[in-house]
Amino acid sequence: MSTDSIRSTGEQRHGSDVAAFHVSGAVVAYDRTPVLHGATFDIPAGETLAILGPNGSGKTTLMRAMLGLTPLTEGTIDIHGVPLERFRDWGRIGYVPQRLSAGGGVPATVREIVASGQVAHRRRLRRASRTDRAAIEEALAAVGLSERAGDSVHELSGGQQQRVLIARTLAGRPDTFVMDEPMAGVDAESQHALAGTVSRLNERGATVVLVLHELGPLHPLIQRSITLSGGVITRDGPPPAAGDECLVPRSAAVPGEGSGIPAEHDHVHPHADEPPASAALPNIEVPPHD
Ligand SMILES: Nc1ncnc2c1ncn2[C@@H]1O[C@H](COP(=O)(O)OP(=O)(O)OP(=O)(O)O)[C@@H](O)[C@H]1O
Repeated sequence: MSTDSIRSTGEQRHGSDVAAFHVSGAVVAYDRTPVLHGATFDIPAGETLAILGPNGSGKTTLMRAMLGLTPLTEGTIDIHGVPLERFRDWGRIGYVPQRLSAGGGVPATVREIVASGQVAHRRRLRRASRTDRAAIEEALAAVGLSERAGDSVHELSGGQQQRVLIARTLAGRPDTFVMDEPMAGVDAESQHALAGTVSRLNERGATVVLVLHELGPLHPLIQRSITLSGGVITRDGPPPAAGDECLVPRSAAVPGEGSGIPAEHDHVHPHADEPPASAALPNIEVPPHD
């Protein structure tokens, strides 16, 4: 698999002190009811991080807030050192939504959907350049769908459609990826294809933020995880053991164990002892098979 289509600035970013995301006191409320209660953390450029937590814990809300898709009630977010309100370099950010919405009822081919990932940074009415076309083919190859490029997306399985969404994002050549549950409802072959893609992105220095219910084949690639419970960050550190992704008690955190990340990086937030009632039991979703 190739991910040559991402920008090759990873080495510079690895040396940079500017966080890909700086989140400070982020509160989000729907109808005046807070569902995210003051999240504070940095995601260094080049890190592969999972946002974990049970259903309704605020993962998607946090991710959408980080992209400016959901407004903050309080707090601030900087993207690559620029306050979100002033951030304009959206070509650097690749967002992979949970489900295929592009294409809708329109009979679009896999290649057309992937090419649509370049619309944001292509000048109006300009045809695709040779570089653009190469990036599309590389993105298709990266997710293992070159052979299906001319097929309608509606002929693909759910897992393959998820790979189309990732290829669409790759084609835009971002260096920062935010993926909303890319493994949900995805067959085993596609899960491993996605893990291979994330691994390459990681090697090339991209920042990858994944909202996940379970780590699955991504476990060895995740450098750090943030666990939410009832809108509160209850754990921030090395990824939990497989199967413990939605568990939030302090005992679930084993500083530094087997992660290659120093123990001091692992810290449980002060509210961990008193999660809201909604977080009492983990609710682990079993994704449907294709
Ligand atoms: N647009 C909305 N209006 C009102 N409440 C919302 C809205 N979106 C989410 N919520 C509520 O905010 C809380 C957090 O939801 P969110 O979708 O962020 O959680 P999640 O951890 O991503 O859940 P899941 O794993 O089920 O996708 C939930 O109580 C949810 O019902």
